[in-house]
Amino acid sequence: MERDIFLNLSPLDHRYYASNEPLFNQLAEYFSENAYIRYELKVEAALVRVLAKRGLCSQAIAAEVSQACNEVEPEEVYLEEEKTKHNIRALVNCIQHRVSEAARPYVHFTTTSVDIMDSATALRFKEATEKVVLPKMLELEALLIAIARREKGTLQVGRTHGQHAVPITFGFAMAEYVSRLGSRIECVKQTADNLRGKISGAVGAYNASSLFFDDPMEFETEVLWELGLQPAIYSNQIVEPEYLTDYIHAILSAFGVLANLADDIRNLQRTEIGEVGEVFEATQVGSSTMPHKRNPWNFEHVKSMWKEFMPRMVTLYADQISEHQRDLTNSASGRFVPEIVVGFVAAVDRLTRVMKKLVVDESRMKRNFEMTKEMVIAEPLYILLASLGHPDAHEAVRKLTLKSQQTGKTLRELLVTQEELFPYWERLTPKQRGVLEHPEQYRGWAERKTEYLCDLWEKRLMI
Ligand SMILES: O=C(O)C[C@H](Nc1ncnc2c1ncn2[C@@H]1O[C@H](COP(=O)(O)O)[C@@H](O)[C@H]1O)C(=O)O
Repeated sequence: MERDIFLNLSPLDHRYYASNEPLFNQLAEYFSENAYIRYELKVEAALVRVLAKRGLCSQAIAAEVSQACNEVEPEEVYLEEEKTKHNIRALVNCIQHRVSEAARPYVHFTTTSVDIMDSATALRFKEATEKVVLPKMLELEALLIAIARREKGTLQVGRTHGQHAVPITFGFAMAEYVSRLGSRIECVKQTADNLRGKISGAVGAYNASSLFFDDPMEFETEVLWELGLQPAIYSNQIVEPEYLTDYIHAILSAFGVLANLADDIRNLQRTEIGEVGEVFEATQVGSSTMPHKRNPWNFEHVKSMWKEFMPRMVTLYADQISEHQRDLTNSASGRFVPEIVVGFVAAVDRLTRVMKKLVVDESRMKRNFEMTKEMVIAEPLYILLASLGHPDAHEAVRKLTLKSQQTGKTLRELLVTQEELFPYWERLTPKQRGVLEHPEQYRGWAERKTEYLCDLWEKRLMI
């Protein structure tokens, strides 16, 4: 008898699944409920292999149990759990049903359920990170580096509080995200590498395994080594939860960087700004009622996904608490944690796809820059006047900006007609005057810092 386990409840397994089926299929190899059972079976197999190495059972028994672990299907376990009402006992029963009487005692020998579950959890997150999460993050990082380099000299007005500040380049604006995403890639890698397992028994004191081994901690290390894992420094019935808390924090803080980038790009697509655009396909519709609309919906989607998954960090913090040597109040909540990583990878994938097709309107950037009529030289002008000894340069320039607004004349035009200020103008070096005459040159080290950041992250991440 088969159960219908596909209820189509989550947009992740239908709507967003459809956005990139191969990627979601790949993620399911680590994060589906079936995958969890397959990972648990891997841990059970590693356990019996080490029991044989240690001479507790024969190699033939280890081979028999390992073979059974390869063959058990998740569906069998679900059906068995309907009887046992205990998920790991169901798994153990399914393995035992497939082996000889002589082999049965060595299935799950000396371990508690969570030895198997927490080790499987560490393994699935670690492998998924190595095989999918990091490659996807690195693909986006490489794309951002390429955009930053390509646009390193594209003039853009810097904006603070939504108001024109001083010039930068669009490449420099993108380099911010090269750096922030780069640091999150490192953090995801470090925290994934540090996910750990346990084979320390029901309360973590090796009560059962120490009946058979003089060095139960070494036994634990050997079993986990078979899986490429390290033991938790401390465990009771469960692995110290902080390893996973740190990993999910790394994922969600990276998600925050994506959301910030998506938000910036979305804002630059406002009708009044119009500096970048999401490519629209010939058949694509912007709005169901306003045919002219070309909405930045993919960027809005990324922010929306972040809003859904970011607060789930709170669940991880709540899951830090388990009574005495453990309770089960982190069990059901912990089963949803993989969704966070799936949602994150889906957002990385979408952002990569739309950023690849980002259209940059250089002339619109220049026009927007010119809107404030060279007002951006107010800062260098006041600093240069101050450097030449003007006693109240900030106030003098502030008044000049008011006059500029009233008369429509540029600051530079006004400056040379001011008796009080003209002598300072004459003392400026050609380079300093050049910046005041060509405000677009007042972009400091925007280009060089862009190059510096791209080089730095390329080298650190070996892209
Ligand atoms: O090795 C052991 O089993 C030790 C035992 N603790 C348990 N350890 C692991 N799983 C246990 C435990 N207790 C229950 N269950 C089973 O957990 C499942 C909980 O289901 P859900 O809430 O959906 O996550 C659900 O299948 C439960 O049956 C103890 O008494 O300390």
